[in-house]
Amino acid sequence: MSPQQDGSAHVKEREIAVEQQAVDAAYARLAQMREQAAKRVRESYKVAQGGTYSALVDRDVQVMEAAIWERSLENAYNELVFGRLDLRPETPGEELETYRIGRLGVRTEELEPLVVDWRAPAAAAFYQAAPEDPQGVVRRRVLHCRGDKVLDIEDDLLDPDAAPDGMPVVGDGAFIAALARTRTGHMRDIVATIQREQDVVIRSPADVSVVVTGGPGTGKTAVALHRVAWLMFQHRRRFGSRGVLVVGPNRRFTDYIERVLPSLGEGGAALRSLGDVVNGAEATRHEDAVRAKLKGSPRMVRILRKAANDAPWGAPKDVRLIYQGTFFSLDAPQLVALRERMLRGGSRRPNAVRADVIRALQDAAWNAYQDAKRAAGDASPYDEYPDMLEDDRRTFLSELRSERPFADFVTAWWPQRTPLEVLRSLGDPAYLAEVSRGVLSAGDAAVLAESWRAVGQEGEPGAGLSYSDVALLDELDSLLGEGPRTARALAAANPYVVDGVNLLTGEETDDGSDPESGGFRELSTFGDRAAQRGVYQDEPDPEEFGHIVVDEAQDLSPMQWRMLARRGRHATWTVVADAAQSSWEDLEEARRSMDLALGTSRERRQFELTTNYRNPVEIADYAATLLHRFLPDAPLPRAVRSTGRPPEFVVADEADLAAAAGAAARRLAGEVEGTVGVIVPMTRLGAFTVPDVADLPDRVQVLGSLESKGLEFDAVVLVDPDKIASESPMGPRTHYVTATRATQLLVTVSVSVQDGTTAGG
Ligand SMILES: Nc1ncnc2c1ncn2[C@@H]1O[C@H](COP(=O)(O)OP(=O)(O)OP(=O)(O)O)[C@@H](O)[C@H]1O
Repeated sequence: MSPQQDGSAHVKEREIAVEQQAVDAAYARLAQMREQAAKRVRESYKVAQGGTYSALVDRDVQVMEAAIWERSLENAYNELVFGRLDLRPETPGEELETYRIGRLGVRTEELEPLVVDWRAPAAAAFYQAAPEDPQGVVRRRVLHCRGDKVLDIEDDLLDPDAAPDGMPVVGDGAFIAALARTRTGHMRDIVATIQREQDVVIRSPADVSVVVTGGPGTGKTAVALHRVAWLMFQHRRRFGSRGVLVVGPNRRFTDYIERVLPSLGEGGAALRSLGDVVNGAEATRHEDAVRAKLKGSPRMVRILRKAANDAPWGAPKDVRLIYQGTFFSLDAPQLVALRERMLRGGSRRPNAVRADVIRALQDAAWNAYQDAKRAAGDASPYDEYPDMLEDDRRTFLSELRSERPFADFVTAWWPQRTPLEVLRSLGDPAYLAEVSRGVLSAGDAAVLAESWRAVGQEGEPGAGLSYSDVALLDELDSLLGEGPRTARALAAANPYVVDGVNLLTGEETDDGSDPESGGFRELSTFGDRAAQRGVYQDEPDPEEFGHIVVDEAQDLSPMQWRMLARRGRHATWTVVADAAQSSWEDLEEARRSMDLALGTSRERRQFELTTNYRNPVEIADYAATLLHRFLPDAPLPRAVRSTGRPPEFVVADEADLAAAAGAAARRLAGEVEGTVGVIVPMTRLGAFTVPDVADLPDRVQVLGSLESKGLEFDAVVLVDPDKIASESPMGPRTHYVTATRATQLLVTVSVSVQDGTTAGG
């Protein structure tokens, strides 16, 4: 008997039992490994009893490594094994070689492999083998498990000629079933079903940057995250500890994808939205299209540079002083020249050179004082007694430093400024008009000033920052440079300082320490704290990363690209984008900005993903009609599932819009098991409440059109699609994005126009 597709329940049950045995053995071994790991963590704490610096560092490293290992064993617990490869034997006539593939490598105590880690080279064939290129694989089997139970299996016979007689081949579309499964509101990993074109991207060499394009639902995000897991596994030293930054468009999106990397055993990458990439800043709102375009433009650099380098608005332009009865002054042209000299070359930063500036001002004041005395005919005796010159000068300078008018002038004319202070100062319309002359029109300047005037008006100084503002703050941070760091800031950067106490020296580094404790409060280091949390998320980000992932990259403004470029000067990149989904108007400018960020020193590889795993054909076909309105020849990814349910189009009066959306959401929630997204135009978002669904807070989410980027729901209610398409120049593209969010059902609710019809969904 030759191998054959065998659908009989009996054969399938028997094969599931075989797999269950292997899975049980793997779990038994995993339990042992977890025990050993817990013991290792306990033992690591015993290192460094001596309390010397190097012993403490050793301990820190060991505790951290042991804890990370323990955590990854825990993460692997769910669906540890998901695949099997039967390979051609090396010597013809011998038995097939069999490997199980899983989330983690598991070996017996004798080091026999029970499970091969999916990222190991030996597992590559699981994803890459195809009938036209079997790579030694005779049969590939996908195990569909829940926890440690095997529920289903699906086989692919890749090399029938090499299959032994009677080899069972079972399956009835577990992959397609996996695509149709209920969405929970959090993205899941796809480790068991990564497809060949995706795997090629994931396993691209670590030294190349990859740019992945493809339509909605082609797995761009999934692929980028699996690439991170692969890089961190293959190059743990280089990328393991906070070496990778993953950036998504907004916080809703980062919340959506945050579980994928931990489920793959990698909790150590920094996951940030464009609104919180910058340490200490947090965006709370999106800009409208007009402001987003202005604030994202590279023209902003000129304005910000001028604001950073010029004296603050309203600062005195000259200063008049008196010393020992002699009046003297530093006049405006002199001060302008001094400022230019101090910042010469463009590479010197105002905060960084402030100490030099104060010295230069003192010298200038001394010279002005001398000139004033000479002008008053008060001949100095220095030609006769040159030693007096230095003495007098010293006395002059020390008294000048404590002179109130001089100190006030320095503080006003060249203050140490934070990026936020400078940004907020641009909220003064007259000042912004001044610094943006020749760059912005008066009207545009007024629009921007108004938005910055609102920053910090309610609550914290940084309250009300937009996603676009965060990139500007970062630009200002780099333009202003860093001033001398305070002891407190230095302490904050030192991992051995806990609650103001340096654990190595016992020194108290700030007044936040606990007087009761008398020195060492607790012997806990960075490693301990990271181990307790299992992740490092609360530590400040490093200044630069070894690898940066940019998701939804088509939406990045040039200013946002500059912000990321500063964090990846020596990095490799994974950039995923779909130009058709872009809300940034000037695609050519965005591409140039990306090129600048990625640099030319690394090889760059381009990939196109072509299969839509999210939408059923019914929704994909409808979305295609929207896409072809603005890009008639754009290629479309191939959808692989069908639900038999085309989108529904509902029309409602303006007054009944929310009620109609609520009714649709309620109905869809009854039809699908998972999530329902109610997507509304950004301009309606603030005031829009959906009746009828308050009792389903975990399942029904209301969100703005731009916020829906990258997300997906089992069912979607698209509210007022005409408005979504018309509320910004890139509205038709946003409309297309919103129409591609559903994995099963889509209902559009349009506003009826006067004759009772609508422009259509
Ligand atoms: N190989 C695969 N096996 C199973 N599911 C997959 C596979 N590839 C992608 N998916 C699923 O398809 C859906 C879409 O994937 P993803 O969000 O990564 O697409 P995308 O290209 O980033 O989409 P968009 O451009 O719309 O944001 C997700 O639910 C993902 O888990």
